[in-house]
Amino acid sequence: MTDLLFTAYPWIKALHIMAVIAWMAGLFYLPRLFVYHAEQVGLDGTTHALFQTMEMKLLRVIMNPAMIATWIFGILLVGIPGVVDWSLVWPWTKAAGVIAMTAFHMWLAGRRRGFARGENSLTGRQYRMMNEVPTLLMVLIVLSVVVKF
Ligand code: HEM
Repeated sequence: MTDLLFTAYPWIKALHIMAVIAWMAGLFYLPRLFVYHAEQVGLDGTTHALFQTMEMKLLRVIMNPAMIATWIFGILLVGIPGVVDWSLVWPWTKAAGVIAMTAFHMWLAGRRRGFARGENSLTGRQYRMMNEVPTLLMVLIVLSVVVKF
């Protein structure tokens, strides 16, 4: 089993990075849709229905599967002997970053359900600010896993 994982290591890492790219694309784009939904579209009418569909499809078709795939391939990488040395700092900063990224994903899913019910309490400016969260977490995660401090 361990031999198989060693052979599969570059393939698993490639799949992990592909899943990360798809997940991040959604994490950057969904808050932008919320900015326009909050500022320009409002909570009724045909454009509201269109935005709701776009938000739902982005989350269900791209972001949820990409997040699950990122976790599965990431945990497989953790399971390969020698890949993670828990006595170093980077695995802990990376773990904190990915847990925060997952919490951000869940928060976005909650906002989407709110819009779908015709409810929204945040302004476009607040969504713009929240849009910076995945960028900051991405910097932390990528520095952790590449620089390996
Ligand atoms: C969701 C849970 C995640 C887990 C369990 C996880 C775990 C891992 C592990 C163990 C590695 C292998 C490190 C190595 O080969 O030295 C890795 C590689 C990588 N991860 Fe993650 N990861 C996760 C999410 C993410 C996220 C959200 C990002 C980006 C925002 C990311 C970006 C990367 C990159 C770029 C690499 C390749 C680094 C390199 O080979 O130099 N990962 N991940």
